[in-house]
Amino acid sequence: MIPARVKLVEVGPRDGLQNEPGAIPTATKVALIEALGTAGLRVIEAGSFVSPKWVPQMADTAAVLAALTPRPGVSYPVLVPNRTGLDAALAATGVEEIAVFGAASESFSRRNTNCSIDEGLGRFADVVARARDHGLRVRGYVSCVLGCPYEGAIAPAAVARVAGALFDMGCYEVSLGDTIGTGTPAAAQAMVDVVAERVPRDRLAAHFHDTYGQALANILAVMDRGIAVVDASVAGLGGCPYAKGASGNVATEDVLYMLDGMGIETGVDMAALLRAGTDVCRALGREPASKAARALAAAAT
Ligand SMILES: CC(C)(COP(=O)([O-])OP(=O)([O-])OC[C@H]1O[C@@H](n2cnc3c(N)ncnc32)[C@H](O)[C@@H]1OP(=O)([O-])[O-])[C@@H](O)C(=O)NCCC(=O)NCCSC(=O)C[C@@](C)(O)CC(=O)[O-]
Repeated sequence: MIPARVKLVEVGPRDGLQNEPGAIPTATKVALIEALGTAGLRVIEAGSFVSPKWVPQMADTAAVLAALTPRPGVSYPVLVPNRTGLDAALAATGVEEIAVFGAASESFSRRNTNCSIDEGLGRFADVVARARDHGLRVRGYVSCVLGCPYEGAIAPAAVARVAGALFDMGCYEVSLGDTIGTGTPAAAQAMVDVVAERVPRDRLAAHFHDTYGQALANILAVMDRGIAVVDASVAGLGGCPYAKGASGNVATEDVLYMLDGMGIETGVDMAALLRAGTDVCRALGREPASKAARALAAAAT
């Protein structure tokens, strides 16, 4: 049954910007995060404490957090791959939530984090336990749940194994990443049904990229399987540095347009979201990838 309310997790300031080639000023990132908070988003991924040699764009995450005026009731999670990242997150201003990120594909795990799936899970067990000891909430990601750029098809059982391990070690929610956007609705439903044998559906999130134009269809398909948390990136910003050709996450505006049209509550205001997207796109010198944003802008002129 389609849920009456969906939690939108905004990943634009992290997933959306991490792949940008030119250095984006810290102030631009802060303005984006604050504009997204104004739009009513209650979870806004603010950056990542990963190696700056691997992902230089996120090197100023501590500065972003220090400059941010946090809104009450808004969570600003940051990605953490290991103990070094956790120490940096704990030393930063105001971190209350982190996210660890594994993969269902061995090759992607090695390209993204320089370790095998199981080595990664071993690191995360330590990171999650320490983070929780410090009172942090921890979210988990699984990449390549519907296909891998290096291995092709991925078995749903492999996704369930990693998602289950993350859930068992204390992740309150596990986000299922169609990193390269190759999934289609029936495959997405079948994958969720298998994963749901290990992790309750109300602890799963959909994190779908729109590379093949399937993201909205896939989101609706998994909502029908009880998923009520959807990750999205304002203006459809993004890609993945370790998944060549991957386009951005599904655009938050496109998801919101669909959910608003279906009368599904999100607490997010379209006009304010459009402003956030327009402003960051202007700063980056590009058009929003969101079809809804473009159409609404055209209709307003
Ligand atoms: C995991 C590592 C660090 C392993 O990288 P490594 O090179 O194996 O790490 P290492 O432990 O051997 O350390 C090497 C150097 O990195 C430093 N280092 C080590 N860790 C850190 C840290 N946390 N922060 C800052 N510095 C760090 C460490 O101090 C050392 O510095 P040196 O002595 O050479 O000067 C690296 O592979 C990495 O940072 N990977 C992150 C890649 C990434 O951020 N990818 C994008 C996010 S995932 C994603 O987008 C998918 C998702 C979540 O959106 C879902 C989906 O769509 O599928």
